[in-house]
Amino acid sequence: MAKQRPAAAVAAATPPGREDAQQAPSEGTAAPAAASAASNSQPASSSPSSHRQTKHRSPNSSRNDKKAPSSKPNRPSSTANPQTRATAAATTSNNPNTPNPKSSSTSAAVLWALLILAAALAVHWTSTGVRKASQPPPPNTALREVARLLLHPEKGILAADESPVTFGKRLLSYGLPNNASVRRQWRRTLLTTPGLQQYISGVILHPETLSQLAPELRAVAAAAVAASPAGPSEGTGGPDVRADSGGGNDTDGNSGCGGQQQTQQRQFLLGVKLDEGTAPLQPQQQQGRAAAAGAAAAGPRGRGAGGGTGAAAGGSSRGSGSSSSTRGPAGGAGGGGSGGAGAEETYTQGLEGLATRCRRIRDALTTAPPMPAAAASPGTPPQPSPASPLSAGTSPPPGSPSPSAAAAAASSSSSLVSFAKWRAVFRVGRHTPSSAALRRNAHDMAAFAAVTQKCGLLPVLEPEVLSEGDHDLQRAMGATARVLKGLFRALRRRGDVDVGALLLKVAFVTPGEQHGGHLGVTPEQVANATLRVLFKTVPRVVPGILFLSGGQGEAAATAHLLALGRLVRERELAGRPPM
Ligand SMILES: O=P(O)(O)OC[C@H]1O[C@](O)(COP(=O)(O)O)[C@@H](O)[C@@H]1O
Repeated sequence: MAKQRPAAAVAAATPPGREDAQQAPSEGTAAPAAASAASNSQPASSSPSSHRQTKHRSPNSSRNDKKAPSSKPNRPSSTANPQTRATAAATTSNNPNTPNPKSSSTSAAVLWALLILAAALAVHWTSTGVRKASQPPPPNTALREVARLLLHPEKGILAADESPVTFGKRLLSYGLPNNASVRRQWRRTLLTTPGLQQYISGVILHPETLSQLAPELRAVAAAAVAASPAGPSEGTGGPDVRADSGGGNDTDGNSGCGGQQQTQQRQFLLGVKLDEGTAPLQPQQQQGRAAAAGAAAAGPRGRGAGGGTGAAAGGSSRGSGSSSSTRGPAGGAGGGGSGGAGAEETYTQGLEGLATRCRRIRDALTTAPPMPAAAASPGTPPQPSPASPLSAGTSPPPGSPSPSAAAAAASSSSSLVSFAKWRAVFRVGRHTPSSAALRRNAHDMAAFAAVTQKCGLLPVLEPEVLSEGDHDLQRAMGATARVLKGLFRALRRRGDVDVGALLLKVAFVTPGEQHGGHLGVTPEQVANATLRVLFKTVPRVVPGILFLSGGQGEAAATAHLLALGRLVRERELAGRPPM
């Protein structure tokens, strides 16, 4: 089964030795726009960032800071008023014991300016969340539990969320038409594979699957739970997922009593891709550049899965658009380079209306049939399941329960959808990833994480650095590091995301395809480069990291995973930190 699908090569790895620390590691690589702004402006030392400012302050400015107050040691508070200060200077100018009025008024002006600057910065930091960053939100135990179940050490995650365009290419190679019915049958075959839950801890679904295969998905989830000798638990997404266990609050994913282990082995979680594909970051600029370069037809990239258009072939082997991945049917790389319109940078669509979509997805598939709007009041018996509420629309149908009522209904009927995925795409080029692309995608991924956590789904963040391009391994490492630093900085700045309740899904760090790709280096080199970057950039509180295949065949992806595992284990055995 897995052999049929390169996407099944996604696997989970939990970096060992990670302790719970909300702090990100060093801030070195990515261009810290706000940090450098702060260091330039040198706020008062009572600010929350005084340490960082001290580090960045120039010797001159530091001298000035000290000078201003000392030249006026007994300055009365009234000198804060410029009017009063001017008067005082004028009336004392004839007294030889008084300080030079010119220099005192200059010092006062400098002090006054610094005070205003400090106040302005304090307001700015509060509003941009820098202050909040020092107060991470409380741990979201329910979602951390979902993460732990997904990170089963002997299982992987099946990515069955390819967009219809990507899917079409696979179907084409088998001479099958690309329509909803065929896609449904294909995915039905995957999802009803006997014993799937022994090897797969979760499946990422395309939204269309939720409505196409609702009965099958319910059956799979029910079978997974019912098959557990420990008996059924209350759904897969809630905090009571291990209610039948006596395992306490261990969080290592490997321990616990027998019954609990059995339950975990049988658990099977469902997630849904919630982004809507990519679009050019700066359409005008990008198109202009492409046209100037004589780029011919635009590839199929750039239109969202929601839009579902643009089926033209060609382009890169691994597109940036949800509708544009052109990975070969057997998992091999497709053709094409990375020039022309294909080299444009993108952002990911789908933030608009996300909260509503998130609730709909969450409530679309529950252990109990969802209550129609009219039955949302307490005491009304559950009604037969209505047609799936999933659609590309962004507002709830008229008469839908309020978000809080829906949340209450969802928690009582236990949503079978536990997590949601968002993919952002980054290109490595001479000038990319640009800081605009880094900032925009990091900001949007962080916003996605906040919305999904609030909605009760575990966010899976997939910042994919594409392998197309002519970059070497070193540049791939640098680009990945910048992407991840930017992402975690954006998450910290929001202040409302529990970074311990999300999963990261990244590509292996390899040279670009035009530089030999992963074939030009050994699996050990790939593992070493990947691990180095991850341990430098990912906060220890992140519970685990998944790896996408990024167009690599199953053999290569598996070799890289094995090499990663070996490397981590070797270092552990040697008593060294993983990196
Ligand atoms: O068709 P899309 O939306 O571009 O996505 C293609 C695939 O890329 C992924 O995001 C990563 O997949 P791989 O692990 O196969 O690289 C999948 O989840 C998705 O099916």
